[in-house]
Amino acid sequence: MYQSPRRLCSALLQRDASGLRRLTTPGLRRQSPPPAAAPRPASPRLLAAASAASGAARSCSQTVCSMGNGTSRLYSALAKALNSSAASQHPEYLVSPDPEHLEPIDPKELLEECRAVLHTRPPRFQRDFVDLRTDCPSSHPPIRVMQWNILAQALGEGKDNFVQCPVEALKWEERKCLILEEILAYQPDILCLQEVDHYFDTFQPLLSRLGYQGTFFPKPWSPCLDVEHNNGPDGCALFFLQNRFKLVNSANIRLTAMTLKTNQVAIAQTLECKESSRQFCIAVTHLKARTGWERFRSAQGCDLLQNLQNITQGAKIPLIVCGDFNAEPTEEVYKHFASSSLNLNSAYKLLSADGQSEPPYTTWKIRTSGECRHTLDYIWYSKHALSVRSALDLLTEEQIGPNRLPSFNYPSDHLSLVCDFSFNEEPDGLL
Ligand SMILES: NC(=O)C1=CN([C@@H]2O[C@H](COP(=O)(O)OP(=O)(O)OC[C@H]3O[C@@H](n4cnc5c(N)ncnc54)[C@H](OP(=O)(O)O)[C@@H]3O)[C@@H](O)[C@H]2O)C=CC1
Ligand SMILES: [Mg+2]
Repeated sequence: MYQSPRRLCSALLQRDASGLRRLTTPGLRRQSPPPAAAPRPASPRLLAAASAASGAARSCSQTVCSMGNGTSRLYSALAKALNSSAASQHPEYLVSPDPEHLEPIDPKELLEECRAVLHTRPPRFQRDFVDLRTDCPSSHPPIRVMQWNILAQALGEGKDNFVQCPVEALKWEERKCLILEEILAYQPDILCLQEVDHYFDTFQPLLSRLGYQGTFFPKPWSPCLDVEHNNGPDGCALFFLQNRFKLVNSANIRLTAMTLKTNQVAIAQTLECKESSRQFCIAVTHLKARTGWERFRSAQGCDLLQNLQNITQGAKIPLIVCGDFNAEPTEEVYKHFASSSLNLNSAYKLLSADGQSEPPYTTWKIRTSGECRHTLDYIWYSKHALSVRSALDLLTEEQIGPNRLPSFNYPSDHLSLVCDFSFNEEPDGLL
């Protein structure tokens, strides 16, 4: 019987100089690299099984790659197929994993495999949970949500131009272990990911064996498809722990801007907590990137808000929206979310002294054009219906280092954001 990975580790409570209580999770920090002769498992059994389980998808993408431009055509057709309502509700039909590979995984065993693959890498960065608890205690366990743009493999290697990042740090076989290690370290109940271009061959098979139910919605014209040897389109993915939540409904949304269909997508799902029977909506999105597209992002944000109004029946159901908005807090799209009738607040503001300021950065990289340090990623939540009990601190400038991200230590140019939520005992009218 599968057990929630969270239950496998205990958390220690510490108080730092600022007076904030910090929760540290012992045993999850990779120790300094062991000597070269350190014992390693005979074979990475679980990681290898994930690849085997998605053999159909992988062999398909490999065959297609040798066809040059055909790659884009085939995956465009695939993306269109996924856009159709029947397919988008049942994307699993694209792969039929061997039932043997759906056996539950012990998260500790997978973590050990990841660490063995990463044994030459520098130690994991230490990040602490900051306790933000308000006075209202909850009898139910919190809902831990992770927001993370994990960096599409094809974009990282082929398009992003991270000029200070060594190419070896971008190798998928190791980078995927850093990503999995981050997920296993924080054990979210819900995972909201952007730039996922290894859903079918890595995340879906592995995370399903860890007890998650996943949904993937690729971008209609993913820029990954322009990269040689790509692994398919990138898109948003949403995973939730099946032992904690029941799926009530799910919508794959292609965002519009001024009535035009765009290349950006969102997934919105209504979940019911099995412990409390409370329902809430969780959404993930990745808005249009780059300067010059501010009005476009604003229009996409309005479209997403309108969709979420409908799904939450005019804010009757509490809402959590995770995303790489590609917008600083000064942008219009941010202001739309902050002032929406959905009554949303941005969770990471609560880490600031006055609770009013976003963190100084959620992404930090060096491109040919120079250094890019921005706050673009957010976790919005219904401020009357939900409370943020804790939030994972960001990496410091010193931890990030002079070459910025991604790096041998950290697999993406965006930091993961992780929050623990609980429901407030509020009447519906205050949502
Ligand atoms: N075949 C066709 O007919 C069409 C093809 N396309 C393809 O889609 C692409 C555009 O797609 P769209 O979704 O609008 O892309 P976006 O502009 O939203 O960006 C795509 C990715 O590029 C990253 N990015 C942001 N800034 C830079 C930068 N300065 N240099 C390199 N990468 C960056 C973003 O990462 P982050 O979010 O982390 O910043 C994002 O994941 C086109 O380049 C084309 O390849 C698009 C339309 C039609
Ligand atoms: Mg990116």
